Amino acid sequence: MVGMVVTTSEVVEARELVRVYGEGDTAVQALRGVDVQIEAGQLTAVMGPSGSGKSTLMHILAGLDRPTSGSVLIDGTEITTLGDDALTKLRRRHIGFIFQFFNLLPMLSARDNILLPLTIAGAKPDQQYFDDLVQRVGLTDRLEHRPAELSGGQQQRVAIARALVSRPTVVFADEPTGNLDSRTSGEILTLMRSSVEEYGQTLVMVTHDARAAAMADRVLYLADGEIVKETGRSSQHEILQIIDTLDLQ
Ligand SMILES: Nc1ncnc2c1ncn2[C@@H]1O[C@H](COP(=O)(O)OP(=O)(O)OP(=O)(O)O)[C@@H](O)[C@H]1O
Repeated sequence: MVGMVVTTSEVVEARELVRVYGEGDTAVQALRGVDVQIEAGQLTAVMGPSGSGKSTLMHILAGLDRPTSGSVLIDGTEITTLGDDALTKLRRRHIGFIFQFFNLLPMLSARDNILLPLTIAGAKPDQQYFDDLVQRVGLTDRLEHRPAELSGGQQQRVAIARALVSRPTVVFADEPTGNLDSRTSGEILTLMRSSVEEYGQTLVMVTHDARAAAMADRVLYLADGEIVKETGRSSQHEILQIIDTLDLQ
């Protein structure tokens, strides 16, 4: 934050996002003019039926894909017009990403996977924070294991620690529990919520899981490339009703 004047608590702001895949008769409008503002220190869940544009939105907000038109500001910087190098640098500093299929490097230990964002950036870990983080995600005695020697839940814990290790401005998670059983999903969701509570982490998560939505501060509902509804801290009951009406399951 040194040298920066922060005038708003919005760390991500997207305006009029349009994403068209393909051309001509086969073109698909995955996003049709989406406006989103993400507040610092909040857990925002993004829900919606299959094909509604959730992954497309996450990838564009995280700078992993570019919109056909529209703008994305991360911590006040417009990222859609940045060149590849500048975008990569900004992503390293400001963005963490958690994938459904973990995306760990198989030849690296859990420790080296977690430290990878810092290693690439040539930065040193804050040892105290690293130790605390590893303890929170329950990996203290698994650090020297490779991904193949870890359970799915443990692998996702490594991925969460990797996303948090550089203390990014915002972490995006694309169905982080989509490949885990119900009990492990619950543990992972609790962990993600605690990163918001304990570290003030800003987190945006695509999910089909009503439990995830119930622990979010805010839920955005996408349908056919548009945000059709937004709720605040709702009860589980209300969320389940909304899921029913959107025919999600
Ligand atoms: N690379 C691509 N090329 C062409 N069309 C694509 C591509 N990626 C996504 N789409 C289309 O864009 C639309 C939105 O896809 P997206 O993956 O963002 O939806 P989603 O809500 O994340 O779906 P799911 O819940 O099934 O993961 C869909 O109609 C999809 O078929």
